[in-house]
Amino acid sequence: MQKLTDLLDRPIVLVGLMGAGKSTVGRRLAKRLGLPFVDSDVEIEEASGATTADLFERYGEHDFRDGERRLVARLVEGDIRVIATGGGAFIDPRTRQLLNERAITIWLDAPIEVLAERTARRDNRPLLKKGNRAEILARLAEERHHSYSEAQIHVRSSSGAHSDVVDAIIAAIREHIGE
Ligand SMILES: Nc1ncnc2c1ncn2[C@@H]1O[C@H](COP(=O)(O)OP(=O)(O)O)[C@@H](O)[C@H]1O
Ligand SMILES: O=C(O)C1=C[C@@H](OP(=O)(O)O)[C@@H](O)[C@H](O)C1
Ligand SMILES: [Mg+2]
Repeated sequence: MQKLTDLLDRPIVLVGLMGAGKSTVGRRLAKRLGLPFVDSDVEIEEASGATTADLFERYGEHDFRDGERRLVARLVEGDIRVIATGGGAFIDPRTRQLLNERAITIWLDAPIEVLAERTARRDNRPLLKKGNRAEILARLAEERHHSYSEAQIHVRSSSGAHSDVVDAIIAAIREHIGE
């Protein structure tokens, strides 16, 4: 079987709700494929010297989204690599269109209970601090479903270890590119 990276002509971009595994599975996927990895939230935090929670508090979600849109547009034009987006990035119509044109887009998806349990492990997501975690995630899942479903590939990341999700993504990419 041909090496997957020899068949890739574009970056792999992970989208989906908070807790789906974009950052942690993405890092492992990149390592498995021998590709660089970049996380849009980490890039924003490094460039601004502030956490996403601080940025939401200081400038509001609207300004965060502006910066996020510009950053993701830059990342997708760069080297072939694995890009983990923050959960809201793919909701912007321009970003969604750009990513679907220039990248392989993968929606990582898990049930609300799983997302709620995973996101409870760290208190770093500003949108989840405003009320009941599972309720907020359920509302966002409904609001965002239409956007996420426009990703080219849909992978469930509900059960199994990170490495199982990496396996599922690699199989799905091969199928997507007709290998
Ligand atoms: N498939 C998985 N199995 C077990 N734990 C997972 C899995 N995917 C993600 N996690 C855990 O869930 C938490 C959130 O994952 P993260 O990658 O930060 O999600 P996202 O970037 O999509 O918000 C982390 O503690 C991570 O280790
Ligand atoms: O879904 C969202 O709107 C957000 C998701 C977060 O990233 P993760 O999806 O990696 O948690 C982060 O970008 C910010 O807190 C907003
Ligand atoms: Mg993340």
